[in-house]
Amino acid sequence: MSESHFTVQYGDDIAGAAKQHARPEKSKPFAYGTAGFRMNADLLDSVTFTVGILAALRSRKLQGKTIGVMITASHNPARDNGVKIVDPYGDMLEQSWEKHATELANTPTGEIKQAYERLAREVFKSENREEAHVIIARDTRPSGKGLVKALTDALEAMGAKYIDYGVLTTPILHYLTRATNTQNDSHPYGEISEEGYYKKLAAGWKTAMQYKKPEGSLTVDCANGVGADALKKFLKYMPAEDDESGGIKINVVNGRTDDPSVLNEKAGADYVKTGQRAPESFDGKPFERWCSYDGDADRIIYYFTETGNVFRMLDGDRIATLAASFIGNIVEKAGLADKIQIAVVQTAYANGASTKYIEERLKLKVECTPTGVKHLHHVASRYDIGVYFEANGHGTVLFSQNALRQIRKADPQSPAQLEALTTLQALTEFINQTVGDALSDMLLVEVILAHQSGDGEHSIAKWFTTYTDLPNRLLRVEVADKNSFTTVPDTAERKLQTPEGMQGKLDELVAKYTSGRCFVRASGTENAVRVYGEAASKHEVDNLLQSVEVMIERGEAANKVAQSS
Ligand SMILES: CC(=O)N[C@H]1[C@@H](OP(=O)(O)O)O[C@H](CO)[C@@H](O)[C@@H]1O
Ligand SMILES: [Mg+2]
Repeated sequence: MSESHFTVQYGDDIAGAAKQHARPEKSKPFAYGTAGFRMNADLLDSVTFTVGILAALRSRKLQGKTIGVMITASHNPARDNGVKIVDPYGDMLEQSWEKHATELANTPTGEIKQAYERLAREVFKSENREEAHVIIARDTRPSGKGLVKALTDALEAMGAKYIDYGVLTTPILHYLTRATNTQNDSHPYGEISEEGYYKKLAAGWKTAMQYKKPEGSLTVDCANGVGADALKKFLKYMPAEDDESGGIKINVVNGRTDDPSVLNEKAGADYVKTGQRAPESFDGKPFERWCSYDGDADRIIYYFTETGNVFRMLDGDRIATLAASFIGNIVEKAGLADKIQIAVVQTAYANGASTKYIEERLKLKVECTPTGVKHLHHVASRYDIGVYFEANGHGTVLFSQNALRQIRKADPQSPAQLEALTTLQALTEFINQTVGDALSDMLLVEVILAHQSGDGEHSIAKWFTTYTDLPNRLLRVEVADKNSFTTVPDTAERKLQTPEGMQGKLDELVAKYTSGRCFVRASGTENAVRVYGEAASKHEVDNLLQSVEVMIERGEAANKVAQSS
């Protein structure tokens, strides 16, 4: 740590303000995890206060750029909440700062001022008098309002300027953060308002859907969360339902944002994906398109039923393959295939059949990263076009400066080339460049399906048949200490380092199954380990996962005996 002794500006009132948001004495250590801090809302007051301190510090460190703070616990039950920091261009807080967030959150209340000053000296290196700017939003949880108070008390004590945008989806807050910080650039991201976001998405949609009309209707399950408000407002900017050019009928279900207790209850993207079933209120007819958002509208899962009530789900892997195949196609049609390199980024949870399809059929590069969108986003941004999705439906498509330049300067030589370029340009407009976004991803899927429809087959059924998923299962196993499960670096969490010897046993079990694949890792958001497995048949997956669960439980039992003797 730096020993410099310059005066730390601001923060004189922190000690007093912190007392209003005291850290509970016996709380377990807090950690800034995969998606910020997330836990039972009753424990979050002091943590959110410290996030306010850090957000102001980060803004000053970045010459007064605007930092976003989102208060949400996404797909968790209504009693939970969470808080995360958004960096100036709308991406997640830079990883090297996560430890600062953790350290401040765990500082006893009486020592906050000293901890802040120590940290300020470490990160500033010299005196800093920048103005700090922070913008805030929250989802529909009842605890959100009180947590915003904790946050703004810290911002006021830090002398930071802030705007509280109230209840918004997570992706809209990311949009606003980027729009604010690019307003003076040659290509500003968009108008700095919630309406600006809707207008940008609707304009891109209209361009991409010239002369196209989607087949049938789409029903959106909004998990009784903030996505419902956003979708209803957004629809006012869309063409009329019966418009031959881009008109679409969208039904909103589970849109009760007035009763926050039903948030994510038997509905939403996580309920559908983890249970591989429709939301409880589902009443779709065969081949009708449905999709589910999660509680803060940054994830999306599609589904439909076939005749005979067979449930078919199209998750993040499917959205990634659909997007990569469509975009690959129009890049080629636009005559840009040799100038724009496309890659798909997945995690180890991606179904093996999707990876094989991308590599062998689409002939595109696939990268595998550790769990958590921040890792995928980072890798995707290295490519001209980076398509990234977690299997749970969280992801987007990133366009690099080079890709945007190539698209802008291309000179179409035929009507087909012009159409491809126009569609591509429109995609760059409405696909959220900051983070996964259910609303924007929904438009992407709908544009693609509309472009691919018209041969008499249901476009969603055709999408489902592009490849067959390997039967798979995800298990959650409670263990005494999830931290005893570590993975080998640079294996994207696919190989265990500890407990010692466990990976060898796992390999032996997997080898017994056709197309078997299985890995174990500690969850970053819950106190448990996750086991993911695939094999040629459902029966084999069940057997494989059961034997892995037994292996973990035996390991736990042996550990217990060793510790008590
Ligand atoms: C298997 C799985 O779905 N894991 C989820 C879950 O992370 P874990 O670290 O596995 O708890 O929550 C993350 C944050 O929402 C999400 O990014 C991730 O995909
Ligand atoms: Mg979410």
